[in-house]
Formats: sequence, structure tokens, C-alpha cells
Amino acid sequence: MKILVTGGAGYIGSHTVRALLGAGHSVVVLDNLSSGHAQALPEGVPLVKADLLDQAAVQEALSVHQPDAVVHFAALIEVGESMSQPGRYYRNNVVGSLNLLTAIAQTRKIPIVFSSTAALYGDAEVSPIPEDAPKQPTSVYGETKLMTEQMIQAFERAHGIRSIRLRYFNVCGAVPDGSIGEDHVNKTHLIELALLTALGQREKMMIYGDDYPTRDGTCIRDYIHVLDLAQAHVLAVEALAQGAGSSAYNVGLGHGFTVREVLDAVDAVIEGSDYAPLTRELAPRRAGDPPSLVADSSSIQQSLGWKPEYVDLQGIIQTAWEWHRTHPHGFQD
Ligand SMILES: NC(=O)c1ccc[n+]([C@@H]2O[C@H](COP(=O)([O-])OP(=O)(O)OC[C@H]3O[C@@H](n4cnc5c(N)ncnc54)[C@H](O)[C@@H]3O)[C@@H](O)[C@H]2O)c1
Ligand SMILES: O=c1ccn([C@@H]2O[C@H](COP(=O)(O)OP(=O)(O)O[C@H]3O[C@H](CO)[C@@H](O)[C@H](O)[C@H]3O)[C@@H](O)[C@H]2O)c(=O)[nH]1
Repeated sequence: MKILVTGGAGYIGSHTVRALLGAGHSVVVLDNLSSGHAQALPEGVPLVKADLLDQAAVQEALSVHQPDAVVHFAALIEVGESMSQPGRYYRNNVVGSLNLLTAIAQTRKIPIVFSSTAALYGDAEVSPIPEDAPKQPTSVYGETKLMTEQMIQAFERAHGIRSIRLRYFNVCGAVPDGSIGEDHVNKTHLIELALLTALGQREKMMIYGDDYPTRDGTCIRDYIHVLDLAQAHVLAVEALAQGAGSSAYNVGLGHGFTVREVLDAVDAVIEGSDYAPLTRELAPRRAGDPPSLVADSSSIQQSLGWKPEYVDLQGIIQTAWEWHRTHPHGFQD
């Protein structure tokens, strides 16, 4: 199959592009490079440098490349920033997705795999969280993803566009050979920041709040390796190609770690090297952060046969460390 990957030059997108190629598919990437890196793409993968807000450019990409399916990653992704810049988030994530859906509806009505998020669930009352838990996002970012899921379903009802919406929990890690990895323009993710702090690029790690109702007072998240997530996309695209109906699946490991436990795991990974343990400082809560997000992923395991290979947090962090240690300035190195 030929797959159009929006946001394919980004962190998860570039790992998924490799996984799709590895599964024998061909790929075209559409990305405005606002936070992605052309260097993250394997040689020979066509890159359409375009913005989803440019409806005509999106339509043209679909007409020229005639893909069989779309995997839609392109979005702004920061929970905290979405609270202070809501307009940017609604415009980029909701209007951008609307443009893509409109273009699909006007051309080939191909199926779509969408990057959704655990942030849909907000302050979840059950843990691990099943897909039918109430959707009550605590951030604008989460709202933009919920709105996009709703638009996708409306476009299915009106135009027959099938979808698999993958609700990722916290994505981390890198290909074990350290050749590509996480290099977000604004660094906000816990593990990326901790490893850059270990490399001496930041003085200390801030812990955003220790008064949450969790075992040590810091937020709990479910950390999933980017390669396991990439494999979920391959399975989803292939299922849709074989005629699968639309669904939404959580993608996570099913157990969560507190912020302090993650920082301990980072210290354990760097222990014995020339790098000092992390200096930690308590800071106020970050707006929009729910206390705990842990996935019930049994549905994707049963329906698509997905099975995560990276189940040990230190092992996952080790792969990210390999990338950051060998590329301390990301794709600039
Ligand atoms: N990283 C996580 O932990 C996580 C968790 C849940 C969901 N997600 C979702 O996964 C997707 C990918 O996240 P990521 O961590 O790889 O982020 P990323 O910033 O590395 O990738 C996003 C890509 O989309 C591109 N992009 C953004 N807006 C665009 C637009 N208007 N037009 C064209 N291209 C545009 C960027 O240049 C970038 O290459 C996002 O949709 C995000 O919401 C990420
Ligand atoms: O320097 C830091 C950075 C983060 N945190 C905390 O660590 C946890 C994880 O934060 P982060 O790595 O920024 O991820 P999330 O805010 O949980 O969001 C990620 O995970 C979501 C799914 O759960 C995705 O939807 C988002 O796109 C993605 O950014 C949160 O409790 C943060 O408050 C700190 O304490 N200090």
C-alpha cells in the first residue's frame, strides 16, 4: 500500500515511517516542518512540505500521490502550552484535521489512522482506563483531539471514511541503534528533559506538583516505547485495508510510573557513566495535568494482535539515552 503520513517528520511519525517501510508499504510524508526534521526521514521517502491549514495543498498531495490510506500525526502536542495558547491549538489541530478530512472526502475516501491521546480521558475515575471511559479532557490539547475524533466519526457517517483512532499514552524511547529519536523544538516531555539534564544541558529537573492523589504525590503516566506504538500503526493500517470497521484503541503498557519513579529510572540508566544523578526541585502543578493516566490496552491486543515488546521502563529509557548521548543536540549533530 501507499500511505500518506502527515507529521511524518516528527518523533512518532518518523519511527512509524520506518515501521511502514519495514512492513513493505510505500510512504509519502506531508509535514510543515514546524517541529519535525527532514533528516529524520529515510532517504528516498518523498516529503511534501505543506501545512494542513493550506487546504489546497492537502488536496493536491492526495490527488498527486493517490495514497491508499492516511496516518495522521500532524498536530501541536503540548498540554501546558495548549492552556496558554488555545487559539493556536484549536486552529492547528482541529482546523488542520478538518482540512484533511475534507480533502479525503473530496478525493478517494480512503481510511485514516489518527493519533489520538490519553489526554481525552482527563481525570479518569477508573484505572487502567478502558476506551469507553468518560471523555473529559482537562486541557485544550485533549479537547482538540476529542473534537477531531468526533469529526472523523461524522465524516464516516456522511462519507464512509473508516478510521482507527489510536489513543496513545506517554510515548518515549528511540530506535535502539540511536539513529533517530525525540527532538522536539520545545522540550517539555519528562524523559527527554531528564536525559538532556543528565547530559548537563539543563541545571535541574523540576517536579510539577507532589500533592496529587497518587502513591508519592506526583503524576502517574503509562510510558510506551515508540517502536511498539509504530507497530500498532502498521497493524491498524493493514486492518483497515482488509476492511476492518472503525474503532478506537488505547495504546499503553497497562502500568504507570510516578514522575519520581521515572527520574529514579533515569538515574539508574546513567549510573556508572560519567554523568551525575539528576538534581530535582519541586515546582507548582502544571496547568492541565491529570493525576493519573494508565491504559487498558486489552482491546487492541485482542482485535489487532498487538503486543508490546518493550515492557521494562529502564530498558525503554536506555534506548532514548542511546539517542541523546550520541546526538546531544538532536538532529543538528
Ligand atoms: N509524544 C507523545 O507522548 C504523544 C502522546 C499521545 C499522542 N501524541 C500525538 O502523536 C502525534 C505525533 O506526536 P510527536 O510526539 O511525534 O510530535 P512531533 O511534534 O514530533 O510531530 C508532529 C509533526 O507534525 C508536524 N505538524 C504540526 N502541525 C502541522 C501542520 N499544521 N501541517 C503539517 N505538519 C504539521 C510537525 O512539523 C511535526 O513533524 C501528535 O498528533 C500528538 O498529539 C503524542
Ligand atoms: O520537567 C518536567 C516535565 C514533566 N513533568 C511531569 O511529568 C508528567 C509527564 O509529562 P509530559 O512528559 O510532558 O507528558 P504529558 O503531559 O503526560 O503529555 C504527553 O502524553 C500525552 C498522553 O498521555 C500526550 O497526549 C501528549 O501529547 C504528550 O505530550 C506530567 O505529570 C508532568 O507534569 C515534570 O514533573 N517535570
